[in-house]
Amino acid sequence: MSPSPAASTPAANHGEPTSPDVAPKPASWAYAEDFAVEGDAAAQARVEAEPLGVEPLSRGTVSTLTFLARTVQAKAVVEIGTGTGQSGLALFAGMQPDGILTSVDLEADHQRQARKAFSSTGIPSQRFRLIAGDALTVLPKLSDGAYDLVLVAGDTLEYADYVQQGLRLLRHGGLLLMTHALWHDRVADGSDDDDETLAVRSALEAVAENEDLVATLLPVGDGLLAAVKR
Ligand SMILES: C[S@@+](CC[C@H](N)C(=O)[O-])C[C@H]1O[C@@H](n2cnc3c(N)ncnc32)[C@H](O)[C@@H]1O
Repeated sequence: MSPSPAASTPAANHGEPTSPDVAPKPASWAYAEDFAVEGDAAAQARVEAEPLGVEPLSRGTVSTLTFLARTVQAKAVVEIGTGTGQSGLALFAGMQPDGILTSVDLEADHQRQARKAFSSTGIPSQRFRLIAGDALTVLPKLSDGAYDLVLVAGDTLEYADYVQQGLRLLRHGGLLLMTHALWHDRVADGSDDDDETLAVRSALEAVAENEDLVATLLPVGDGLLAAVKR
C-alpha cells in the first residue's frame, strides 16, 4: 500500500515512510477512542474547557493518560498547562493515592476551574499545587530528577523547551508525555510550515533523536507522545 501523498517521514527516521498493513478505519478508531469509560468529572471538565478556549482532550487520550500514570505508579507529577483540569483528573485517576500534581498555567481562570473540578471529585487540596505563571519561568525552579511523570501541554510554540525541562525534572524510568503531538493532522503534512506545526515537529524530533529516551508516538486523539527516560 502506498503512503498518502501528504504524509512526511519524521526527520529522525531517514528513509521511506512505512505504512500500516491495514489502514485504520474510522469506525475502529472511534471504537478505540470510546473504549474506556469516562467518569462524570472528566466529562464535565471537557464541557467546561471549550468556553474558556481550551481545546478538550479526546476520551482515548484521557484514558491513556490514566493508564500511563498508573503504569509508572506516578507519585510526583508536573503538568505544563493546567487548563480546566481535564488532563489533571485523568492523571489523578492513575496516580498513587498520595501522589501530588504540580500544575502550571498562565491563566488563573483556567486554574480556578481546575481547582473546582479536583475538589468536586474529592481530591484533597494538599494533593495539588496549582502555580499561576509562565511555564518557562516556573519550571526552572522545580527540582532535578524529582518527578515520575511530566505532561507537556501549554504553548505549542514552546514545546521543545518544555521537553528539555521535562528531561531535567524526570527521574530515571520517568515518563514524558506530550498532548496534541500530531497537531490537528498538520505535523504529518510535509507541506505545512505553520509556526506551531514546525514547533511541534521539532519537539518530536528532539525526543526521537535523544538517546536518553525510549519514545513512541501514539495516534490517539490529537496525538500523544510518550517517552521513558532511561
Ligand atoms: C491545550 S490547554 C491544556 C489543558 C490541559 N492540559 C488539558 O489537556 O486538559 C493549554 C493550556 O496551557 C496554558 N498555557 C499557554 N501558554 C502557557 C505558558 N507559557 N505557560 C503556562 N501555561 C500556558 C493555557 O492557558 C491553557 O490552559
